[in-house]
Amino acid sequence: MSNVRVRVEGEAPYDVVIGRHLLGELPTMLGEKVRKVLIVHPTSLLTTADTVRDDLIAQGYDAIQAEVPDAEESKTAQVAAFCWQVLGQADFTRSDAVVTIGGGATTDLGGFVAATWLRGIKVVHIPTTLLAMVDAAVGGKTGINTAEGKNLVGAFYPPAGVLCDLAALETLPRWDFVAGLAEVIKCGFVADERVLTLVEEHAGALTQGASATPDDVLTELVQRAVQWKADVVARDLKEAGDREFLNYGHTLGHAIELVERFAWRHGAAVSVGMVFAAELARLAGKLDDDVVDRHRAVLTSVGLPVTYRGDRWEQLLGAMRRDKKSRGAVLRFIVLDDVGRPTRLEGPDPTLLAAAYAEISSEAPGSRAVSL
Ligand SMILES: NC(=O)c1ccc[n+]([C@@H]2O[C@H](COP(=O)([O-])OP(=O)(O)OC[C@H]3O[C@@H](n4cnc5c(N)ncnc54)[C@H](O)[C@@H]3O)[C@@H](O)[C@H]2O)c1
Ligand SMILES: O=C(O)C(=O)C[C@@H](O)[C@H](O)[C@H](O)COP(=O)(O)O
Ligand SMILES: [Zn+2]
Repeated sequence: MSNVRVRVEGEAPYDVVIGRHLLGELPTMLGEKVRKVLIVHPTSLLTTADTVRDDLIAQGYDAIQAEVPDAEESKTAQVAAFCWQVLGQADFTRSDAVVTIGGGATTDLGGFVAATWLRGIKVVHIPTTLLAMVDAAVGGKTGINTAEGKNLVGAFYPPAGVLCDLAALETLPRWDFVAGLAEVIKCGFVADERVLTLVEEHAGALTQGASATPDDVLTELVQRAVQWKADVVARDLKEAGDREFLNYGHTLGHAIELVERFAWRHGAAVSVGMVFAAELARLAGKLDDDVVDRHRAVLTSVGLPVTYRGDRWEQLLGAMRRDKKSRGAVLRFIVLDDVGRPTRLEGPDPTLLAAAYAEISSEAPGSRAVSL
């Protein structure tokens, strides 16, 4: 299949390229002035990072690497400070750049480092998980966690380009691929029903990972999710309006991640969060039973969790109060009136919230979601 290019409009438009053998695009995205490049990557992407570094050096760049911890362990102030130290010691100036190679944790961290070094140097993302391709690397949200919650420190900082090489997904553990499907399915429920239909038709293959999934199906899913996100962030980069809809399932999802001390993958937590939001909408008289059932059916069909332990409500509620959509003491949720019709639910009655939690509570704490 030929490569696909999605343009993200805005103050500084950029391309998201989806396909294979994309390394040749990197110098164009970096631009003519860049001389030094810091490649930020976790250990699991060392071989890829070495290849990219050698390629950049062969083309005359001064390329160095910063190896960071795996997954959420990298999204800390300490790891950001380590990257700033590397940039400082290598005399990076405003005409130099960061390249991230990894999943959403790496693109969030590396994007934040680029946003803050000298108040902003260029960054190009090379996402290597499904989740990072369809969501994290696109749109310019960057950030790190604090002890109090997810992504509480960060910046809106769009990249100069994004290279989604689908070949990277062939080494991705199956459960990480499945976790990424949660954000794909989010796109289906909030904006693009064709995505839901595609997942429903190919659930068996998708559950087995990228190699088992037909190339045209994988490409269409990534392209549709990226296109939706590109359209939204082009009109609302800083989340003053419609961008909040990209946060569907995240109010409870982020709270679960915190309560689980980041042992759950983001996608798994968002999966449960979407079922919670669907139940909330149903209990508020907004959403029909069949759409709620469809949430459980499609998420379960690819192996994503739809329940969470029933004995953590107070902790979850505390974490949800720090959600960025909250305004003062008022909790705000993204819910659906129907597939493709997102809306907001502001300050729902506490009994409604508790009832929605009861609907997603599992009897046995933990359950298979933990293995994600
Ligand atoms: N900025 C945004 O808009 C946005 C959107 C969605 C999610 N996020 C963030 O993204 C993060 C989750 O991202 P994720 O699901 O990609 O997780 P992740 O970055 O933690 O990566 C998951 C695992 O896959 C490994 N890995 C990555 N690519 C690989 C490959 N090709 N082969 C083998 N192993 C590979 C990683 O080392 C890690 O162990 C969360 O922190 C979430 O908050 C941000
Ligand atoms: O891009 C956005 O906007 C999103 O909300 C996408 C989410 O999938 C993503 O997890 C994002 O990082 C959540 O942001 P936050 O503002 O809730 O921390
Ligand atoms: Zn997310």
